Amino acid sequence: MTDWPTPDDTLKIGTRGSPLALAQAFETRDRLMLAHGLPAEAFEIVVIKTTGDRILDRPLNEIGGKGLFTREIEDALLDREIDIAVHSMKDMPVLQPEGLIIDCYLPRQDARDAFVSSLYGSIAELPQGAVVGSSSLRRRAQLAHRRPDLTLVEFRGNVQTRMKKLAEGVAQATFLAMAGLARLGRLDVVRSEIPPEEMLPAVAQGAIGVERRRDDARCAQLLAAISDGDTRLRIAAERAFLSALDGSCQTPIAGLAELDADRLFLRGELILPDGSQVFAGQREGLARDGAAMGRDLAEELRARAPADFFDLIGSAAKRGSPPLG
Ligand SMILES: NCc1[nH]cc(CCC(=O)O)c1CC(=O)O
Repeated sequence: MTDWPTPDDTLKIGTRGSPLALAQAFETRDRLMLAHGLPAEAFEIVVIKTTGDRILDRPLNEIGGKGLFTREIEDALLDREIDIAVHSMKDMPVLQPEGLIIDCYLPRQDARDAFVSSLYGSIAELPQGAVVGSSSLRRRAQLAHRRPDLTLVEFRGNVQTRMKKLAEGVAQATFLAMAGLARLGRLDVVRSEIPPEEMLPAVAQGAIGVERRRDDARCAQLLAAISDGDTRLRIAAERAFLSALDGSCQTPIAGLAELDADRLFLRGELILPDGSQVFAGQREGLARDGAAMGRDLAEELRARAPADFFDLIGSAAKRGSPPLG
């Protein structure tokens, strides 16, 4: 038992207000309650509206790029309005602001992408020329590489909106992260899980990180009890890979680390935005060397990719593809 938090002096959990963000915040609270024998009343969920939530009518990259969904939450942490913040690690910039740290990860969910369609069971079943909806630069590039015959259309919004668009025939299929669907209790929409060999997931997909002030010893101790070591090792390798290539989440980059006892297997991929080329590689080694493996793999792929790869990404993003996914 700890003497904090209490119903009179609560631990404030900051989060965005989307259904998925709220589910993640409640999962974090439930794990803290269970680990420390605390009542729900000792916690408060504080919903914070971010720039990304506020501006709905412009391409996300036009209004600020990195940190669009996190800046206000991190400011609230630094201003002591909240004690911890819960994030989808996939959407987090690779560097945290001075004074903040993410060193607590909940057990990772399924990292794969889901194939969602009422007509077809998998990518392979899509007929020539079928229309597929996705706004994720990575998924669009990977699909264009595998199936140049398909037509891609922009697709945004929550699960419900996307299912409605599918029902209206705007597209015949779309993709969503298995993890988000699992956490929302919407695995019913999944037609098939896409094997990583077919569509390597985004770095950190399916992982939830908990951020706190670096000097906050009380929160450090509370969070240590719920932190998942395997997830932490996998995310360290994947984010080191991403960070050595590009700090933003606006790039067609994919990466997945998997553990087998103390061995770590890392796969990484750069995809040209039009799908014309993929640069893929892997590393294997001791799990504790994951970050070095990530950097090493990044250097290999950087050397193999065309010199203007990162310029190509920049122009693809400016044409209006939003960064998430
Ligand atoms: N791109 C937005 C986003 N950020 C995190 C998830 C899903 C959950 C996760 O990866 O942890 C999603 C939705 C999706 O890609 O389907």
